[in-house]
Amino acid sequence: MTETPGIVVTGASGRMGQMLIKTIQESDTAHLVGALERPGHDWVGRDIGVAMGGSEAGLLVTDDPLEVFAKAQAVIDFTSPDASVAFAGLAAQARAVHVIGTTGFEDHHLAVFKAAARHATIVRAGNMSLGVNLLTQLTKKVAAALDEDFDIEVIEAHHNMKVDAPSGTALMLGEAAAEGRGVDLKDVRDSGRDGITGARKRGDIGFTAIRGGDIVGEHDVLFAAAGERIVIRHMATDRRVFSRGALKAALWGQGKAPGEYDMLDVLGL
Ligand SMILES: NC(=O)C1=CN([C@@H]2O[C@H](COP(=O)(O)OP(=O)(O)OC[C@H]3O[C@@H](n4cnc5c(N)ncnc54)[C@H](O)[C@@H]3O)[C@@H](O)[C@H]2O)C=CC1
Ligand SMILES: O=C(O)C1=N[C@H](C(=O)O)C[C@H](O)C1
Repeated sequence: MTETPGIVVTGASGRMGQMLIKTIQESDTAHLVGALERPGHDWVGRDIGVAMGGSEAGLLVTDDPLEVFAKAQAVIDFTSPDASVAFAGLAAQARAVHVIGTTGFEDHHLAVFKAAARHATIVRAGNMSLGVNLLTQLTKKVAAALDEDFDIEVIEAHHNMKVDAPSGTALMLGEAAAEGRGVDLKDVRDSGRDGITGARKRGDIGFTAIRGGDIVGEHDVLFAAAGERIVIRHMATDRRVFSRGALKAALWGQGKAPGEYDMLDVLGL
């Protein structure tokens, strides 16, 4: 019998790390070969099943990426921008597909992924759910159909522990709207209004970030004109939509040529 691909989950104790581990353990298409946490984390050295509050899984959490990546066919990584950049080189060395869900990247981080993807298979997306990726396509279509009489605003809401804004998803939606309009988001992005901002500039794409409680992730794309408004909305109520998407990406990436892919490639959208 052929063995299923072995997966390492980085950031194992995190909100997404734990959801990913459950999703892999429940799956019959992949198996968990490693759970990684940052050095000094109190889960390092503990059994992952017990640390998650369940029964023994027979796998100890490690802080040594080299050792676990060597056993893996894929690394699923929802951590921090600097950690994901470090893992890109190590996953490439291990010839493991690197699925990156982390958000909050700056241009210098993205340049590292671009370079790594010359030799490695990377699947990266600010949102791994089917619903959001479909929403990006709808956003692009609606933006292409409407002119600048319609002001575009992306409004997102997340839990109070989220550290980056606008969310990775909001930026994906903003990029899709800009693409539909045939402009570069860098030229029209308007984030973080505060104080006497002046009237809204025609053609800008605005971003608003709400943070509170345990909101999993909600995104609206608003097209507002004189006399009418269109709102396209996605609401995630369960992190499984992200972990299932990430696992799908890890499996899809097996045997793919080196390159930087996204969830539109994985989902065929
Ligand atoms: N693309 C998507 O579909 C989604 C992306 N995210 C993104 O995933 C990231 C993580 O989100 P959460 O799980 O909510 O955060 P979290 O803070 O609960 O978890 C992050 C984990 O990464 C660990 N970590 C940090 N540096 C590390 C290192 N060098 N080595 C190993 N582990 C390390 C932390 O100790 C922590 O346990 C964020 O950037 C978030 O925006 C979250 C949900 C869905
Ligand atoms: O941090 C989160 O929680 C989420 N992050 C992603 C983002 O930045 O868009 C995806 C999802 O909305 C949850």
